[in-house]
This record gives sequence, C-alpha cells and structure tokens, in this order.
Amino acid sequence: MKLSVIGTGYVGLVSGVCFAELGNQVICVDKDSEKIKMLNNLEMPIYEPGLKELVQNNVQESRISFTSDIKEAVASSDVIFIAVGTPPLPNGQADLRFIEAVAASIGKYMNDYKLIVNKSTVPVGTGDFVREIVMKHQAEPVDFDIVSVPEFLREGNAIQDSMNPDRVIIGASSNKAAEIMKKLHEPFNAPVLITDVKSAEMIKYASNAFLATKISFINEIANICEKVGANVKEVAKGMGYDKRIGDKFLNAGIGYGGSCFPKDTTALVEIAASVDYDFKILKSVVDVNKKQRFKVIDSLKQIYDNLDGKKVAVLGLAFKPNTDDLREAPSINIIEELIAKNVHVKAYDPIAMNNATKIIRNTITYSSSVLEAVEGVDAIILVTEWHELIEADWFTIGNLVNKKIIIDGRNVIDSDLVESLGFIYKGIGV
Ligand SMILES: NC(=O)C1=CN([C@@H]2O[C@H](COP(=O)(O)OP(=O)(O)OC[C@H]3O[C@@H](n4cnc5c(N)ncnc54)[C@H](O)[C@@H]3O)[C@@H](O)[C@H]2O)C=CC1
Ligand SMILES: O=C(O)[C@H]1O[C@H](OP(=O)(O)OP(=O)(O)OC[C@H]2O[C@@H](n3ccc(=O)[nH]c3=O)[C@H](O)[C@@H]2O)[C@H](O)[C@@H](O)[C@@H]1O
Repeated sequence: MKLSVIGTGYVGLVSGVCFAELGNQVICVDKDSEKIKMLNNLEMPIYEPGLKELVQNNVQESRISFTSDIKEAVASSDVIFIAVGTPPLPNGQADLRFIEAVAASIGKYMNDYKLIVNKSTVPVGTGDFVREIVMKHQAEPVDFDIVSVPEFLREGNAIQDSMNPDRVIIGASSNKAAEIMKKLHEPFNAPVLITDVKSAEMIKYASNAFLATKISFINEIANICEKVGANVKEVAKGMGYDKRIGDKFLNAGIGYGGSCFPKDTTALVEIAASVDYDFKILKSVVDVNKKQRFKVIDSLKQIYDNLDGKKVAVLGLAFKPNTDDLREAPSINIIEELIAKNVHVKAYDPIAMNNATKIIRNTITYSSSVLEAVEGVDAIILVTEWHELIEADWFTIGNLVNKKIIIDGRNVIDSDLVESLGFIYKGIGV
C-alpha cells in the first residue's frame, strides 16, 4: 500500500518506518526542512534505540523517502497519516493548529479517494473537525474517509512497541475505511478493536490518563509509606501480584514527565470541562504529579537546613531513560528550584546533554561524565534511571564527592550497596 505520513516526530517517523519495514511504500513529510535534510543524510533528529538502523535499511530497500513536498506526497498515496504535534495551549486544551494546517493541505492537494488517518492525540470530535477542514479546501468534491488510529508507543521503546502493539484501535465511520485499516495492521498480529471515531479518540486519552493515575496513586502511597514506616517498593510488589491491578506503572518516584502524560491529562480535564463535567480524580492526579518532583528537594532539606551555596549533582535530565527528550522533564523544575535556593548545580545525562543545553537556560555546570559531575558535591540527586547511572561506580564516586549523600528520585539505586560504602541514602517512600 502507498502511504504518506505527515509529521516526522516520534510518532510519524517510527510508525512510518515500521510500516515500511512491513513492505509498504512510505513517504514521510515534514515542514521542517532541517529534519528532512537530516533524514535524507540518514541522521536521526531524535535519539531512539534501533531507529537509525531501521531507517537505513528501509532507505536502502527504497521503501521509505523523506520530503517537505506535501503536495506530491498527498497526490501519490492511498492512505495519509496525520502525525503532527498537538501541544497544550496555555489553558490546557490541545492546540489543533498543526492538525488544521495539514487537513487544509490534504484537502487542497487530494486528487482521488484518500483514507485520512489521524494518529495524533486529539480531543474527541477532531475527526469531524478534520472532515470539515478537508472539505472546505477541496477545489471540487473528492471522496475520502477519516479514521482515528491512536498511537500507544513509548519513547525509548518505540520500535518494539510499534512492531508489537498490545492492541490496534480503529475508529472508523465506514466499513470500507475500517477494512483498509484492518488489512494494513494485520501483520502486527495484535488484537484489533474497530469502533467509532469518537470512542477511538477517547480511548487514547483515557489510556494515558489511567496510566498517569496509577503513577500519582503509587506516589501518594509512597508519601504515606514514608510517614508510617512502610516501604512502597514492597507495597507495589505485593499489589502487583493481583492480576486485576497488574505490576506495571507502579514505580514510585518523582512522577511523570514527557511530551504526553502532562499535556494529555490536562487536555482531558478540559475536554470534560467543555461538557460541564468536573473530572475530579484526574485534576488530583495532575496536582499530585506537579508537587511530587520536589520531593527530592524536601529530602535534601531534611539533611541540610540551609542549601545556600551547596553543590549538587543532578544525574539524568531526560524525562525517562533511553530518550533525549526533555519535554516536561522533572529535571527542569528540580534544577530551577535548586537554583532558586542558591545551589550550584552540576548536571549530567548520558544522551540528552545537547537538548538540555537548549532547554535548561539557568547557569549550571554541564559535566561530560558521571565522575566529573559528582566531583566535590555535597549531594547527588538521581532524576532519571539510566542504566549507566544505576550501575555507576559508587565506590569511586564515594571518593570524589564532598559529602556522601544520595537522593534517589526513582528508587533504583542499590541502597544496601551504597550504604555499605558510607553514603546516606534517601529514596521516595522506601
Ligand atoms: N511522542 C510520543 O511518544 C507519542 C506522541 N503521541 C502523539 O502523537 C502526536 C505527535 O507527537 P510527536 O511525534 O511527539 O510530535 P513532534 O512535535 O515531535 O513532531 C511533530 C512533527 O510534525 C511536524 N509538522 C507540524 N506541522 C506540520 C505540517 N503542517 N506539515 C508537515 N509537518 C508538520 C513538525 O515539524 C514536527 O517535526 C501528538 O499528538 C502526540 O500527543 C502519541 C503517542 C506517543
Ligand atoms: O501518548 C504518548 O505519548 C505515550 O505516553 C506514554 O509513553 P512515554 O511518555 O513515552 O513514556 P512512559 O514510559 O509511559 O513514561 C512516562 C512518564 O511516567 C514516568 N513513570 C512511568 C512508570 C512508572 O511506574 N512510574 C513513573 O514515574 C516515567 O518516568 C516518565 O516520566 C505512554 O506509556 C504511551 O503508551 C503513550 O503512547
């Protein structure tokens, strides 16, 4: 099948190359000509394990190409995926500006029947909105269908998630469209739910909101564990054996960040508000998460009454391991708060340093290794659970720091080991 994917962010690029790997002809389009130039030079605009090799392979096999020419891409494909960003507006609602622009281009350039697939995370009702925009921009009526096929990949595990999805959700308003989508997704061997467009749009938000709820829930349990002397890791383990609860997304720590949970939870609160529904649970989830990241600073304050002039190493800047993405990363607020308390911050991340220097504008010292970052510091805060950081040489680190203090924002460091080396160790709820 001939496909085009508009938007080469995580979702567009990863899903585009996965469809190519399955034998489809894919044109990836982006208005950002720098990204297209990079991709044509086989350089990846994002860090994602396995992505470069997969792109290289499919370029070599001539199954995937990259262009800024949306007109040509629309005209020459049967199925058009929309995978542009839907960032938050200041009021928390999803900004549909990029969706609208793409829908207008599709309407303008479509020459025969097209199946338009929305993969971006969009408010319920956006399928109808896209239909209107496409029709408004058609020079003459041309038949088309709109389907909603939300994306569920995780950054850092994106290829694996895309090639082995837990489910494929197809929100379609015609049998013809549903059948084309079903056939296209058959090679993934995943359960397929064919539903209406609005339900598909809601499934995406509800899924992200539910996962975020699990995280804020376990974080509140962790906060209570700290006060009553229980250990949240044991509690999560014990809860997780119950198949109705499941053991995933119960890792307590400094809460969720990233380009999706923060924006999708607030967007769903706004979707509810737009129909006069007060989504109380989700508002609390958001609120708990905003505060949770500062727990590491509270722990530090329990050790030092006054942080003024202290040196602190912040290890891990990306919002999660195996990505260079810093969108809504807890590290940003933690560093801001430390700076406000006149702390000298030394920061290190195995992969995200380049992005960090563009996003974290405060005066901090960027270090080129863990050992450089910890030299002479009064405490270490672990923010992102990169393998390299968990498995760091804590013996050597102990000899480099000024004070042996570790605040573990992700509960991943071997506390017995570091305590045996003389460190004071503080996790969250442990
Ligand atoms: N990042 C992730 O892991 C996931 C994201 N999503 C959703 O997928 C959507 C896309 O997310 P990302 O890939 O992270 O976005 P992104 O913001 O990283 O990339 C979007 C791309 O679209 C391009 N673009 C914008 N307007 C365009 C236009 N008119 N024509 C051509 N290209 C255009 C931008 O230049 C950019 O490269 C969002 O709605 C997001 O919520 C869903 C699942 C996972
Ligand atoms: O819509 C999206 O963009 C995506 O959002 C999340 O994926 P992602 O944000 O890439 O990463 P996650 O692994 O879900 O982690 C999100 C945040 O939650 C935090 N987290 C995760 C799990 C956990 O137990 N505890 C916890 O604090 C992580 O540290 C991270 O900051 C969802 O997991 C994907 O299914 C979805 O497609």
